[in-house]
Amino acid sequence: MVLNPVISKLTGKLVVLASASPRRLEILTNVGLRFEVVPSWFKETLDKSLFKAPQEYAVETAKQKALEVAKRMPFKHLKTPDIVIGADTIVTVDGLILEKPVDKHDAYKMLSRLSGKEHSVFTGVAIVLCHDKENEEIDYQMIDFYEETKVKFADLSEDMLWEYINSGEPMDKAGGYGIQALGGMLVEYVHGDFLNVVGFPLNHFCKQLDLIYNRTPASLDQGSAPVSLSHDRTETTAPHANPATEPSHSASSAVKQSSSPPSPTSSSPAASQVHHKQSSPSASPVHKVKRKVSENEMGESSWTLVNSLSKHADGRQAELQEFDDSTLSLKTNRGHLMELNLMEHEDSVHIREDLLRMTELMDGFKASKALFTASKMRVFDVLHSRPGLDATQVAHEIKASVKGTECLLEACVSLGLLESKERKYQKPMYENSDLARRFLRSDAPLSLQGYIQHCNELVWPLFSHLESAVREGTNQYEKAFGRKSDDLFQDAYYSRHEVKLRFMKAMHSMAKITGKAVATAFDLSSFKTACDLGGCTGAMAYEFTKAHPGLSVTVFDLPGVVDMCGHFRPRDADNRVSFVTGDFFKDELPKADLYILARILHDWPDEKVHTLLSKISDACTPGCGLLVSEIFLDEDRRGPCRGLLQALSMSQGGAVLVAEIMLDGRTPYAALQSLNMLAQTEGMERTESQYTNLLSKHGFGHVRVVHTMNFLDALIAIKI
Ligand SMILES: C[S@@+](CC[C@H](N)C(=O)[O-])C[C@H]1O[C@@H](n2cnc3c(N)ncnc32)[C@H](O)[C@@H]1O
Repeated sequence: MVLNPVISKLTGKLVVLASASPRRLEILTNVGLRFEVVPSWFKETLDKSLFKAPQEYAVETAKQKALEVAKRMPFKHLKTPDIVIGADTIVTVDGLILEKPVDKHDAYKMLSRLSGKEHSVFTGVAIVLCHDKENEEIDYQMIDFYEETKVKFADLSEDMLWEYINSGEPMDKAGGYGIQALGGMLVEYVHGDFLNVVGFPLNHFCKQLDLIYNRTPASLDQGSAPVSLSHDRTETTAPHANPATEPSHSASSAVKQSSSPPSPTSSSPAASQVHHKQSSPSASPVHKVKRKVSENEMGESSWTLVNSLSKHADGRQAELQEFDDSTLSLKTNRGHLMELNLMEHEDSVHIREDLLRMTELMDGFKASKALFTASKMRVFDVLHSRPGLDATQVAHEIKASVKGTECLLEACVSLGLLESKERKYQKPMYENSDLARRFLRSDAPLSLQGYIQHCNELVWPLFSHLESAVREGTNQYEKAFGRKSDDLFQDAYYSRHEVKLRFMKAMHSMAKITGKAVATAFDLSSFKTACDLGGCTGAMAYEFTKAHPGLSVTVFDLPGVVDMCGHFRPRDADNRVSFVTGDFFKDELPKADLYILARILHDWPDEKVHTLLSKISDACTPGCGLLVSEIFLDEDRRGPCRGLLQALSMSQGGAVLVAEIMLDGRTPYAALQSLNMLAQTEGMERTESQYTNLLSKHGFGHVRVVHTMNFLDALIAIKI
């Protein structure tokens, strides 16, 4: 199977995905398929007990979803699709079918059933091919198949289960978990197609397309007998099948006589061929169009335009008459004929895209500030405890004006932080989006609240003096806060109690997100004692002891910080973590086999880094380790750039999610972080080789680097 030709066979066809699942949408978009999404109205209420095997239930549900859309579109959308794709994913364990949990309790029951066991994930897929017939009837041909993947869950503790359930992720997912995000952390192994577990068996789908389009062109001709392919070879031949039109692939060529029960919308066993008489007087404009060009010959945006004009035909704005690769003819709703020059159209679309990018850059600060403000005013916490409030109610809760609250809530909706539900004659209701549930509630396990407030209260004022920072090459404390800061931590971060607490919360939230990835980056079994220099609240140290049962960690930090670390002690805190106060530039360092420097070196210019490294080197005997965790700039210093493939191959649950956001091409994140260090600390981000050079000057070698696919990377070096 050659992938591209398979997908490109669908070029120029109206392909419809009868599913609202964002995961299916992403999988199919990623392989370059162009399609419309028309979610099915089919209610998933088939009686499971009537099916001999769970996969038959998934396949039948997929078929009904796809057929419902295929039959609805000619009436409601005034166009007949060429292909409709339906899919249904279920999880089965102990003979039970698990679909989407209805509430947290249901999610708990499902996940505890899966804990420590292997289960099967089935996705049933239906491909409906629609053919207009001369007498305005439509033929529907049904191809269906399913894919099974085995997944084994680790033993899940109660804490882990509830932490996961409270993340909000299980609610819209079959079996109550999403393997592509946090749920990946629950999984011990996957046997079979990973994407099948995500929601769509892409490989099997492409093979079916290959069978349909590359091997049996006759089966697509109008009027040919319907074909139904099955995963299961044991099924028998339907009486209406025409073996001459079947694909040659024997494993898939058994024509299926549906063993599933008839459902209200099913015409099974003849479900695979449905004649539909169009009652609408006007046929879809897409069928009037003379398709003179293929999509490949036409610019992408022109193609989108053609599609959207077809789509809006029911709005009666304009009717597409004809197009070729340079001109498109339209008839407006008043009967006027119009011609559009597609080259000019392409140019104006490119200019618009560039302008959009520029607007994003120019307005980026407004988006950040809207996030900071909503977070500071506790909008996400309020909507977490009382989802579905309208703007007046939120205004009351956050003690703000209704007018201002309305603006803020709508801005958050446009940024994807909130969702709004329109209601007739009433104000819209608001609730947190998945993103807000995961990262913006203050009690979420991966809450970024602390870091967001740090950005708002400290980084924001400093950045308003960026020009001075660039001109002078110095931090901007005095200008932003009216105080000089000779010792940044003592004079700036820790000058006042609430400022210190805010800084510690920021470090804590980041360390909680990055800690596991850093702690598990290397095999540390040869080290028994570690010292986390500048270890702050101990969040990173707790991750190290969790990951390495034989390791004890001493957190070494300034006295004012250690005094307050009790606030951040986790409920299940490990007594292998202890705290020692001191100044790492002046005082003797605690003895250890391994020293950890997480986000420490970037705070300082080279001369201070040398002072600190030389103290560590003095404390180390040969064989001691030094683990540095920072964002490593690419060697060309444009930002960390790692392939998405690498990220996916790691498939370490939540890490993959972050990796996708950060690593899709070059991100400006690290370079911006360097500006941040300039305005805040006069430190800087460095490349791997810069760190390696600094370390080698103090007797550390045998360097190994791991890009963790999280915010921080890790490097370990050994004292020679
Ligand atoms: C950027 S924070 C990093 C915190 C932690 N390692 C992490 O990754 O979340 C820097 C830490 O270094 C500590 N620190 C700064 N100067 C120090 C010094 N002279 N001696 C000991 N700790 C210091 C700060 O108190 C703070 O906790």
